[in-house]
Amino acid sequence: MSAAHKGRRGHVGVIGGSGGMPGAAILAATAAMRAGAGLATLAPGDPELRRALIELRPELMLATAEQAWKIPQAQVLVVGPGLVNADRSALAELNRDDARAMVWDASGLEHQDAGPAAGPRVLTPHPGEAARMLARLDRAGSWDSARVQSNRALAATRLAELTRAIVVLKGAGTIVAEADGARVRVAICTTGGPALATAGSGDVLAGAIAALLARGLEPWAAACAGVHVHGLAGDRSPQNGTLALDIADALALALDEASTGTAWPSGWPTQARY
Ligand SMILES: NC(=O)C1=CN([C@@H]2O[C@H](COP(=O)(O)OP(=O)(O)OC[C@H]3O[C@@H](n4cnc5c(N)ncnc54)[C@H](O)[C@@H]3O)[C@@H](O)[C@H]2O)[C@@H](O)CC1
Ligand SMILES: Nc1ncnc2c1ncn2[C@@H]1O[C@H](COP(=O)(O)OP(=O)(O)O)[C@@H](O)[C@H]1O
Repeated sequence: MSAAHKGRRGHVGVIGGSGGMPGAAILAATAAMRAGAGLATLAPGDPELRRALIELRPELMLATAEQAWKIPQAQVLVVGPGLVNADRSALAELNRDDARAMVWDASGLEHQDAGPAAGPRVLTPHPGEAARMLARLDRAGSWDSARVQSNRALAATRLAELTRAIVVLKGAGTIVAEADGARVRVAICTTGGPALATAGSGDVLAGAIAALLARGLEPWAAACAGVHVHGLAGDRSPQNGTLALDIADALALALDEASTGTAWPSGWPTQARY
């Protein structure tokens, strides 16, 4: 009989969900649990978040005010979904000093500087966010979202080079890039489609990748597998009218389907360490 219990399936913390966007953090944390994390804790946020959480997702936990910017009990953090009025210095310290694996998304990306950071980082920009990051960090080029979209692999690789993080450039044919010294790796996702084009879908992706990190996948594998399974969840959902929470809920079966081995693109991981 399997000896699995929640404490062995990884614990994801989510820093975000402030200023009128509690849903973004709830989506990321829900996705983390649907992708198999045993526990998920949210930053305490505001009363709005607390109310929404109790009504919608009683299985999620809230950090105390003292734990807010660190959530020390989590093994992996998602930083950014619905994060407004961020404490700049707390985020800089988190990135610089905290060796835990993290997924940085949405407004959290505005606080990412040139790397390396203290631990493994997966960044998940959409083309607009990637363009803003590149415009800020790449002295050698001038970037906007049109240039990112017409040079997607180059943009993702350049951002990976500058930040020393794994970069997931979202959009149709999501690109995963890593540029660590001489080693450059690029993968293009073959799953996903217009069903994913719904508010909060990116928050779900961030939570899914974090769960796979928390369950023991290496950062490159977690990023590729997370993108793949998120796309598969979209492919198995109605192509019209799907909500981000539906995609999060569909992750559980998508993960089962993918981990049978038949649906993984070759060269991608076939097993997570549970
Ligand atoms: N229910 C919620 O609480 C939700 C909260 N959200 C949060 O809202 C915040 C703002 O995120 P947004 O992404 O909406 O705002 P942004 O201002 O980052 O993105 C919007 C702009 O970015 C560009 N862009 C976005 N996707 C693009 C694409 N595929 N191709 C080219 N350009 C593109 C466009 O210029 C667009 O006007 C984030 O913190 C996010 O987590 C959203 O995820 C939506 C749902
Ligand atoms: N046409 C599409 N084909 C494939 N994936 C898509 C498509 N449209 C959107 N997506 C995916 O949906 C997600 C949208 O994320 P994002 O732009 O951050 O939105 P949000 O901020 O609302 O969460 C990304 O994972 C992106 O790759």
